[in-house]
Amino acid sequence: MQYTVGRYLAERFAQIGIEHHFAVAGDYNLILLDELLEGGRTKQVYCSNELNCGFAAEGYARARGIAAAIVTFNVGAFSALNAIGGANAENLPVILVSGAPNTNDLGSGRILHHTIGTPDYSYQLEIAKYLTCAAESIIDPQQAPAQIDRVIRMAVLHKKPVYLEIACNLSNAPCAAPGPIEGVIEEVPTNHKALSDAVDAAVAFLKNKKKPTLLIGTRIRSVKGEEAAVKLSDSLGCAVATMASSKSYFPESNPHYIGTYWGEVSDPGVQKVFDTSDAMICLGTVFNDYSTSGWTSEPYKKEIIQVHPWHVEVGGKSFSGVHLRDFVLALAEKVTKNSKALEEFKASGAKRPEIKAANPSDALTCAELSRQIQGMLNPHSTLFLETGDSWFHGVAMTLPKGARVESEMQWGHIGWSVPSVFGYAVGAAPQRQVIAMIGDGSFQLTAQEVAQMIRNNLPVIIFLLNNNGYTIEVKIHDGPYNRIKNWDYAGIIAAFNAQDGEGKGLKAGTGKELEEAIKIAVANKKGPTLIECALDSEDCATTLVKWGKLVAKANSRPRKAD
Ligand SMILES: Cc1ncc(Cn2nnc(CCOP(=O)(O)OP(=O)(O)O)c2C)c(N)n1
Ligand SMILES: [Mg+2]
Repeated sequence: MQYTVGRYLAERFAQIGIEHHFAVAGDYNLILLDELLEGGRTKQVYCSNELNCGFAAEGYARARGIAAAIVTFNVGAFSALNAIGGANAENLPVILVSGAPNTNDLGSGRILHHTIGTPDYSYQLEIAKYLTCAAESIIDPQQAPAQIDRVIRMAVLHKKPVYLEIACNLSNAPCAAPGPIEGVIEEVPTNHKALSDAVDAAVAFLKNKKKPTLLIGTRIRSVKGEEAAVKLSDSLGCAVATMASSKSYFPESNPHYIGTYWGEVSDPGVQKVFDTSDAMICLGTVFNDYSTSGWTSEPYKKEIIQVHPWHVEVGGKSFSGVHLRDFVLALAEKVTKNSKALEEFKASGAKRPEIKAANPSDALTCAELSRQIQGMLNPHSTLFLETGDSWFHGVAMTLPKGARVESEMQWGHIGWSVPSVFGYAVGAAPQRQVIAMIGDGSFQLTAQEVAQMIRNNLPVIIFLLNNNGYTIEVKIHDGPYNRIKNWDYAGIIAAFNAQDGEGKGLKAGTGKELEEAIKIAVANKKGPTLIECALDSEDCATTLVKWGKLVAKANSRPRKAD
């Protein structure tokens, strides 16, 4: 078979597990879309706009490990690049492919549509370089295979997004056939000298320490470090906590798990154990203003062991070329048990507050909503938490073994969850039960992708928290800008269904109505069910109120005098 640039790309997509790629058509990418389709190796899934296309790919990458989005030049790509920034922030390898001007126009001085009206079309590639770990412009079909392989390799190795733009007259241009994918995706092995020195340094650091603890961060997921973390906790016997953003990255049913470490809004008893630990081992952690609750807990200022995806810092030394998983497993072989921190936590009797069932006919509250959602979680559930009060309710839930939580706390783009849930469900449903908690403000940014869930018969369950505005912002700093136009959120589903959709839009104003709605939602296997939950605008998590004050204080620090 004669390969073309587009078919080469299709083959590589299939070889790295991209069974579905996401797309929005544009005249710069139509031939490319044809080539990807004719290759027959990867299915094309369409989105309502390019921002949602980028986030759908990000969601697919959460389910399948890698993803691709195909957009048109400038007007498509610049929307998608916001989602690519999010994929970068969340360590998700998404391949963004943009159609681009015909090679005959390069250097011609001609002005093209979908540009800012200058004859220099290179600015998109330059901007993409800032948001990705590799970016290539294909203007010669002979170079295309090497360029495509290079960006794929970078995405796989670094677990970060990459960018390709393909001149619109080259997508069906002949090029070489693809060689074995192994040569593209083979991992770089850990350096054994660096590994053994790093482990020795860690063992020396832990010697005579009184209360070692283990903190799990988001970056262990992209380097498949979760099982190794469980092994290390078994060997150490110490207390283990996740961060708000890494909830579910360590099994909450594990006997060493004590809850969420989130500065002053940590789970009961957790902050004391971790802030008094003299030997925190931090696996893949990211300490930012949100995850430290406005810099109210700064563990990195103490002597700790920081284990990043590809390097370790311990005892004042930095060891590069050490894979997180290899280091954690090697350390697990050498540590001695020290369960002091865990015993101290157990002795405190601290635990997450139990949510009591409300009177079924009472007005629905966030607490009752959380209680009922927690009650439906099972080992196959994936719960998406959108930026907002949803974070705080979701993080406070206790998960059954196997249940997963997806959030976007580093990038924090409201509206991310609707398209990301769509992409995740394309990659994981019906094996995974996909549930989302989404605030009304966030939903208004990207609601269209519910129509794509209907189009693809995806059984997603959306809890729409209608509290009449931007509550998380209200708790940080209030003003008229936090009020929004109310929608008939449940009613929208009928509009998205048009004649043949299987989506369902339900309203719940009491605990009883919510119970009934959940039964209907769980039974609806042919499409999404949105349950619009009527909540009082003052009803929110107490942790959000506290966290909001701390973040507001951090935001309003006065400028340091010269
Ligand atoms: C793209 C983007 N634009 C603005 C913001 C700032 N922001 N963060 N959270 C919000 C409000 C979220 O409101 P909701 O989704 O209704 O959430 P809750 O009311 O807190 O449940 C805003 C406006 C943001 N995080 N992302
Ligand atoms: Mg809201």
